[in-house]
Amino acid sequence: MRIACGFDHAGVALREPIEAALREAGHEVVDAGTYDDYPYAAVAVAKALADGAERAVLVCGSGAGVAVAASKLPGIRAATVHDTYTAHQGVEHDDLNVLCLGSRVVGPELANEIVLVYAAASRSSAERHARRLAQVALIERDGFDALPMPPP
Ligand SMILES: O=C(CO)[C@H](O)[C@H](O)[C@H](O)COP(=O)(O)O
Repeated sequence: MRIACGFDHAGVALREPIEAALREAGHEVVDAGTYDDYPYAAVAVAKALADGAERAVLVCGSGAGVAVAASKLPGIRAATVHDTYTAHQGVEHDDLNVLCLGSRVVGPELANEIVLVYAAASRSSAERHARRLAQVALIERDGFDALPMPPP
């Protein structure tokens, strides 16, 4: 799988271990660069996805800044993930195309496990997940009023 990786000045601490782990597992790594300010890293991996990368990993200090920035970009489904359960379920259920990590939260061993589990996961074919993803896409396209709300 082709995976883009981007980092800010804090996240760069995980650059070598994550990229090496992905390459050792047989993935093609597209290094989208390292930037002082995390929004640039988010835009760089979004461009790499638009250019054919299948998934992406973004790393900042907490994993929050990159997730916030990436989530503003069209077609991006990003989440901060610091455990292996979310790493695979996020793909299976939510078709997560950007995994966000915090280098000040997890060390290289756990980060590597997380990205490898993420890269190996496959999207579920269950109808309910497809339905919810279509709802997410509608919200992205049309905003607040896109979904006719069910009664509370
Ligand atoms: O972790 C982050 C916020 O959630 C950011 O992406 C940055 O990595 C962090 O803010 C950097 O902090 P610094 O004090 O400028 O090193």
